[in-house]
Amino acid sequence: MIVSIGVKIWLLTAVILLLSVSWRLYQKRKHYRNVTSKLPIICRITFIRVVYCILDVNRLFEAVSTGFDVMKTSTGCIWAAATPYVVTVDPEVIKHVTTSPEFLNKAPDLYRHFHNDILNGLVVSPARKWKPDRKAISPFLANNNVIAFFPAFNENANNLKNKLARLAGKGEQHIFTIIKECGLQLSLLTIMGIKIDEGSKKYQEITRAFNAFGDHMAMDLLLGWLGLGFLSRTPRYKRAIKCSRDLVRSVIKENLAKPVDSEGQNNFEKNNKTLIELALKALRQGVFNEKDVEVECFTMFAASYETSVGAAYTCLVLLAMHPEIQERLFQELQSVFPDGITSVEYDDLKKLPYLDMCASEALRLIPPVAYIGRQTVHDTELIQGVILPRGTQVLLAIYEVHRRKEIWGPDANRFNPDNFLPENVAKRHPYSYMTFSKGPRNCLGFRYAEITLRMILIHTVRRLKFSMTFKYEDIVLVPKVTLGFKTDPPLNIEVRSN
Ligand code: HEM
Repeated sequence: MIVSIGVKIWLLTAVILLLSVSWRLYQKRKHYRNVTSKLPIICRITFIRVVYCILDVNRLFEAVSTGFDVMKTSTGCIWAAATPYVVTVDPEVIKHVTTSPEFLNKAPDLYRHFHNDILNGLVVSPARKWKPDRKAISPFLANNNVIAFFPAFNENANNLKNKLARLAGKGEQHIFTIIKECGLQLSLLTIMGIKIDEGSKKYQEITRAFNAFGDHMAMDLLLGWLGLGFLSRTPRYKRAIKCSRDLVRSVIKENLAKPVDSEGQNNFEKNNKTLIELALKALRQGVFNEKDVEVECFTMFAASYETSVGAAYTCLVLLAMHPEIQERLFQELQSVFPDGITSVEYDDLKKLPYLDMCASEALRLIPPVAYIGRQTVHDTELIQGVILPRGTQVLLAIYEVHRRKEIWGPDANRFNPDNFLPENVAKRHPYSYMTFSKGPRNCLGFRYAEITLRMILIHTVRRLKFSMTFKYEDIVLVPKVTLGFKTDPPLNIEVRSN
């Protein structure tokens, strides 16, 4: 009798659960009916397939790309488990989404890895908070401030070149770790204003911590789709958080203890401003609280570090795979720097159009941020006749846009810097190249990123020659925190005689 009551309770609970899930599903479908009935469904991903896609995200990219072709559309819907996402590769729709105030919020599902109490700064701030925060931080990445960082950029790129030169003649070598180490040093310097001795124990701890942090973000993002994000909070991750937090907090404390100068500010008359100085200024003005300062420092690391080091590695790999293009770039660098390089000045960058073309082309084919996600602030029209209800998540499929044949021609998948010849750029819709996004919520650090990337390419390609046996056709990309290679191909390095 007792058992049968127990069974009845279980059955009743199961039925109630089933009914409540079905009801919620029904409500969700009803809520989005206007969208899902008007836009073609380009891909359906059941819950089981979500698990499968997490293991092989390339297939998901393929499915989305094929979906656009099969449905002959450039804007459609993806059903992932019980949620519809609007997805587009139409530059005109992308322009609308990135420039309209109705889409200023970020799509929560795409940025799960930022939604914790460490990284929920500018990248994911809701529109209301985002505006004053971006204003407070933007002087850090303004043109004059970035230019003032030139000596640091030069030193960093030169240091990387020297480290790579030491691998010359040793056969194919894995260089990504070296690029990451140099990238971390630069971030620590410009964001936090600190330099840590490379050989020190502290340096090793911090490098380990930031790598663990990156791994955690990647795992959190993937597992989060299954509601299992908590599994990524491993002891290694907790140690990493403690180490990075201790560092950031000690720098904040140190800066706060410094005397405030006559204008009630701290060190702002220096040539350049680190992020932490600006964040502390915002703290004094009441725009930030202490927690905001910490969060914005971590957010800036997260936004800048993986993207920049990934971009530098991608460019070097693609140049190594295309020796004729690398040679042409070398010729350009040699003509501007005939006697080698001691230091690169801002004006030098303007003399290197082929360098710009190579960098843009590499970031077209392998954009570090493959998808951007926005969420509607109110009910709003996306395209004529399609009203998106408040809260709809819209995905801008940057990786797909960058490879559409109708935009880039039949050779869209080929590495061809000529795609960025001025006459070819002029023929395309300006929103068909979206590596740094566009509109008011674009990449705040795009100048910093573009300059640091060019610095690395100038210093390294002028002095070193890269090659590899790994073929371009064999590249498999996987979205980790940013889009990257499934296995990082090693490069062969030679030192050039002139
Ligand atoms: C090649 C390197 C980089 C790429 C490809 C890149 C790309 C992007 C993209 C696509 C966005 C928009 C994301 C979205 O709308 O969801 C973004 C946002 C952002 N990026 Fe970058 N980024 C790079 C480097 C950097 C660097 C070096 C910094 C800082 C030093 C930085 C700081 C930011 C910030 C703060 C945001 C958020 C802006 C906001 O929401 O107002 N990024 N980045």
